[in-house]
Amino acid sequence: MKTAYTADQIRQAEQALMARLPEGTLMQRAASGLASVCADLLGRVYASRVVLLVGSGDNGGDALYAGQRLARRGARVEAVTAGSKTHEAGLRALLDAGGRVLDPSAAGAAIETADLIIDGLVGIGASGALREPYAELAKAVAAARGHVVAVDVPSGVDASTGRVEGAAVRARVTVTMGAYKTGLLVDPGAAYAGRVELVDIGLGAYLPDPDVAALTGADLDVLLPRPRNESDKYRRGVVGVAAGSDLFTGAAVLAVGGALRGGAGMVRYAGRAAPVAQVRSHWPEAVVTQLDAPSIDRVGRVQAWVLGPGLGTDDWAHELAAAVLASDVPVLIDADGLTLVAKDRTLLRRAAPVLITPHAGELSRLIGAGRDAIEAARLDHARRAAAELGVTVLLKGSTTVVAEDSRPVRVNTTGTSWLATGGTGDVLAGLAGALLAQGLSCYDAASCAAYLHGVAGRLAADGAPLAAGDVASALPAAIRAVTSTNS
Ligand SMILES: NC(=O)C1=CN([C@@H]2O[C@H](COP(=O)(O)OP(=O)(O)OC[C@H]3O[C@@H](n4cnc5c(N)ncnc54)[C@H](OP(=O)(O)O)[C@@H]3O)[C@@H](O)[C@H]2O)[C@@H](O)CC1
Ligand SMILES: Nc1ncnc2c1ncn2[C@@H]1O[C@H](COP(=O)(O)OP(=O)(O)O)[C@@H](O)[C@H]1O
Ligand SMILES: [K+]
Repeated sequence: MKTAYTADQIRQAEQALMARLPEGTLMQRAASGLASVCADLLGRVYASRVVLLVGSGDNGGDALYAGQRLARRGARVEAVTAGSKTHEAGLRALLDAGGRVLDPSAAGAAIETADLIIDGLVGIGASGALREPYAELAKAVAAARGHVVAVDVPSGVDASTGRVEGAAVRARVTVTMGAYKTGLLVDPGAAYAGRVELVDIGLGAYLPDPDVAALTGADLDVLLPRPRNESDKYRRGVVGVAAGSDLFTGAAVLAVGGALRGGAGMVRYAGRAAPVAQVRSHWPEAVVTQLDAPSIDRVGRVQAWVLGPGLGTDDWAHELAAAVLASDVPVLIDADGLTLVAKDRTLLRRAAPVLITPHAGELSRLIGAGRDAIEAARLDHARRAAAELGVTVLLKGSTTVVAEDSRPVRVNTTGTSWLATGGTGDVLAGLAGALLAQGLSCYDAASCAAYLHGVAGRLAADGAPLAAGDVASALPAAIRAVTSTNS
């Protein structure tokens, strides 16, 4: 599990650790790790041209001491000082090693042509949008031809939330100190961070419970259910899919596809005539019930339901949603199911668990917040929705996040923007439903599904456009990639 922390959490841990160490130790550890990542990127340090962007705080101090180390190895290091003050000892160290301070008027040209730019403008001490001249420097970095390395967090990205309010440095690599910051894992911040390298400065023992967590392949290997000798199709879990309509038949096909590839023992599909015909012809493996009334009485027992993709929002769909939600098993609600719930909250009054899988637009209808506001602050809104609605929330988008009351938000780091194409959400719903049917909690099913969906998206795309069906087809390879045994 990769864990991440807010700026306040990091600061408190740092203070506890600093109290036990000689002054300056942590900054030297940070600068040493930073310089070594920079040297690797440069390949040949001697005679390389390095520009340091130095703010008024300790983030600038890290950059100056790393600059000192590179200057000692023969790099030509120039510092652009942006603040009203500069870390004094760090600046002296740089100058003693042969570095120099650049006149601000020369900063733009130097940034553009340097082999490496180190962004030490602001770190966890920043508040609000970058002020001038910081913002201007961050914009100038966009024209840089060399490597851009951010110290701790890219300046302009809020370390605690990933929010970006104005100009921000777009880094190729972010070298972060002691522990991941939440803003490095959640968009829009994550998109500015590039590859994140963690430098161990000894903070581990002082860190509290994390603010957010991201599953790794090893976690999936532990969490994903596997069939055992005594397994049969019923014991492995049966998932019901209530999706599709005369207008949207494809959503039913894709959701069933995701469910079939998600490891359930059996998939039961229930719907109207047109999607039934499509599901039958695409998936002979599914057990299909054509509904002549909006009821699940004839469908047979399931361990979890997927409700909503392409279902429509008419009275018939509402009645079917009510019937599914009246069952005593976990229900995943997606797409049109969410529109129905937004109109009629009483549908959510049930004892068994509910997992909702909205994108920002769907969540905005559920909690009355603007779509843009949700995208800018995904964590806050997912947390709020989980608390207000009393459900587990998987908020889809460029960074998918999973929130449940009183638990660290799980953020997914495997996604790819190739997934931004119609129907991939239906596959995700089917997959997560299959994991619920196999006994995973909403929290684990949602976060494992997001992980596998992202990996499958990458495998299916492989640098070229994908169709949603390809994601379902790539799910077995994604599962194989994270599970070490096939038993
Ligand atoms: N603590 C430790 O043990 C270790 C810490 N380490 C490092 O220290 C970093 C934290 O250092 P920090 O606390 O000095 O804050 P930091 O991020 O450099 O900048 C804060 C200053 O910036 C300014 N400023 C604020 N907002 C602004 C804005 N919007 N636009 C423009 N300016 C703005 C404001 O100054 P002002 O100009 O307002 O006087 C404020 O004082 C951390 O990220 C890591 O890199 C590592 O060495 C490991 C050990
Ligand atoms: N920019 C992006 N980067 C990564 N994943 C994305 C991006 N945009 C969308 N996705 C993913 O693609 C899927 C789209 O789902 P959804 O919006 O429900 O579409 P549909 O309803 O057409 O299936 C979600 O899993 C979402 O997280
Ligand atoms: K920075």
